[in-house]
Amino acid sequence: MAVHTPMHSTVGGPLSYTHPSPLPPGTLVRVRLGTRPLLGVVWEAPPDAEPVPAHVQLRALDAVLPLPPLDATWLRLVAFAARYYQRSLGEIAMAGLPPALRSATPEQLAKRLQPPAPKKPPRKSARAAAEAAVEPVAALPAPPEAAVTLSAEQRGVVDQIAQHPGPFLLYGSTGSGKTEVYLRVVQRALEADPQAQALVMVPEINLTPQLQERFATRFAPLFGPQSVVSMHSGMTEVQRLKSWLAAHQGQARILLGTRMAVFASLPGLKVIVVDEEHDPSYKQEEGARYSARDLALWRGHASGAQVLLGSATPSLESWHASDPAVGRYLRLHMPSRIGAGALPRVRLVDMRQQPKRTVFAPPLLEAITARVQRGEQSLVLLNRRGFAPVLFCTDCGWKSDCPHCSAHQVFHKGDRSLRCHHCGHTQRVPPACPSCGNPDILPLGKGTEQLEEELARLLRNVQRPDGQPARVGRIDADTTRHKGALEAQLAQVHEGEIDVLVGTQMVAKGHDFRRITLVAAVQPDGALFSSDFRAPERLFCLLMQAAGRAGRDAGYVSDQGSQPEMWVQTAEPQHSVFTALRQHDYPAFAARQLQERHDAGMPPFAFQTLVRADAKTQAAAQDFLRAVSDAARQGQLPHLDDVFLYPPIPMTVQRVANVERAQMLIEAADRRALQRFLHAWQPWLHWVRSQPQYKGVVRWLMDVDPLSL
Ligand SMILES: Nc1ncnc2c1ncn2[C@@H]1O[C@H](COP(=O)(O)OP(=O)(O)OP(=O)(O)O)[C@@H](O)[C@H]1O
Ligand SMILES: [Zn+2]
Repeated sequence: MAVHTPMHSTVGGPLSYTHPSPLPPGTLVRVRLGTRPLLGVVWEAPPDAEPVPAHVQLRALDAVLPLPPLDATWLRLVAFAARYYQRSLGEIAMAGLPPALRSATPEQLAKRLQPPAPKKPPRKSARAAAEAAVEPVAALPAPPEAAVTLSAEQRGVVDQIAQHPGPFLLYGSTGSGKTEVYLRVVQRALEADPQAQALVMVPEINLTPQLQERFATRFAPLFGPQSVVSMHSGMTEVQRLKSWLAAHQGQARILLGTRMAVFASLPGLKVIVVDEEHDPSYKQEEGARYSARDLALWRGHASGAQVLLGSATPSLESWHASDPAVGRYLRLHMPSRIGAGALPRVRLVDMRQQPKRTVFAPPLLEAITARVQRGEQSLVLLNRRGFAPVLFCTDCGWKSDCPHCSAHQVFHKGDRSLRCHHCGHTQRVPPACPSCGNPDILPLGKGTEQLEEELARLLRNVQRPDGQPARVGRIDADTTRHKGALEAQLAQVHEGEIDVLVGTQMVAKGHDFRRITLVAAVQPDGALFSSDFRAPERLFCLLMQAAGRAGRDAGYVSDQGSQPEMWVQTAEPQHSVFTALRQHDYPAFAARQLQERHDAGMPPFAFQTLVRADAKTQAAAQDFLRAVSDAARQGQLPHLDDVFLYPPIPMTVQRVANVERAQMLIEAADRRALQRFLHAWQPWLHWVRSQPQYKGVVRWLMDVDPLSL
């Protein structure tokens, strides 16, 4: 018989192989393409597949992996994602499987496999069944769920989720206890069915070791120490394979992971949680550019699993979909903080009233000082790492431009380097201006490294209640490069060893800090002038999330006699982003943004796709885009009248690593029309690219539902 397997990303459709006995779709196999041994997945033959002509000699499969086949929903998910994001089946299938599986032989796999979970456990309660399978239960503390009494809002939400199929958007304030809701919803699903599995997605798992721990502490006593596994890019290939196998075979009941986990094999999937659903990290920005949140919704629908999205600052897409007048998701609301804690009071500092080059306005510095003296912690947010974004020469105006990109090299003082954050090009700081020899080259602008240094200087005479000098720390991509560094630094903050933490967006979201009572955004204005229509949404969300790190422990705040505060230094204090922030009024902000988008015909009221072209010259990249645009018109593609093709333009950062980049936006009011158009257009892009003037000169990619323009 013929086996159709789409294992190779550049080959269009499935390939055919023979095997002595029929194999069900989803079976994992090893095959050979030319001389290359590869992993393959048995696929259903497409309905329009031509029978293999008699004279064609098919090759035999090399081996069948000793694993249960991937289930039908997984195969459909992969097929849907490939179609929707305009990628090949093989590429998505391989992206959805753990890399270690690609090279694993049946023998190696057999060694890894643990005995599968009992298929039909005796009719005991689910908990008893799960406990029976695990020995050390007695040694573990009693299930801690009894220790937490749900707030009235949490209870209300949990009850609604029990009575409705979903999908849900849980709109809950920062510190309203959304995690506890996730835990209850997951627990109920797993107790109701001993085969049930839950997928819990977080934007960046290494940013939330706390969440992992909470799930493990709660569920290990109930479902066994192996019941919670995780999946994210910080794991080794072997660890990922282990998690994948545990989920695939049903031993793992809860999979906690980043966007890649949306493709995990979970035959018993009954509930999907997408925490911080607004977070841009759910969008894969390389290769197959999928949105894990959107795929989670599709997967939930396809597999009959309940989907719960959660956020204090939902994406405008989800907010709109949960508008009762639209009604695609059920919106659930938890407005109050746990323990009746207050959201921080927002204080705007008008920087136009401050001397030029002020980094910390005096009242902000006083507020931070007072908190250090009372033993409270402060968080200073600046979304730019390094010491200064650029060095410049006071004489000739030379700037530290990257030789390979249309961007400045950032000055890092720690190792006295200039580093391009786009291509990674790194060099030593020159002793004098490379252009005119002037030894006076100065940093321009501020990064987190400089803020840390400056704060340490400003607070050098300030003491904590224990008489120790104030301690300033920093967390950003530079301080957390090494494995375990982030966890160690967060632990320092939680243990109170740091009084003032300087950080990027990395520390602004998700963390349950207990003793931070002040958060300050020192230079947020840059985002107000971006050309990307999503920039205000992103800024508002970042600031709301950052504000949400202050005053999370109502008991601590009142014991201290303190008041949580969020400070914002801005030259645009009247901007609607800040006025809405001041009221903590997400709905008002969202309503205004949605109205604007509606009037301008932008997402979520329209659907977009970007086509990007990379070439040696900007002209070649744009030429290619014009040619494919013309091809769409000449080819009279379906729905040509329903889609709008914008002219090609250079990308904001036009050149990266000596490659010129151009993009072209395609927009349509109707998602299906856009999809049909793209599908018909795809072969034309390949065809134009194969023409002599573009072959080897231009690379292109398509980004469906792009998140940044
Ligand atoms: N019912 C409860 N009783 C007591 N404490 C609770 C309860 N529910 C949650 N908490 C605690 O409240 C704090 C905030 O909860 P959680 O971290 O889940 O907030 P969140 O809604 O996810 O906030 P954010 O959006 O800021 O991440 C946590 O320390 C949590 O342990
Ligand atoms: Zn560069």
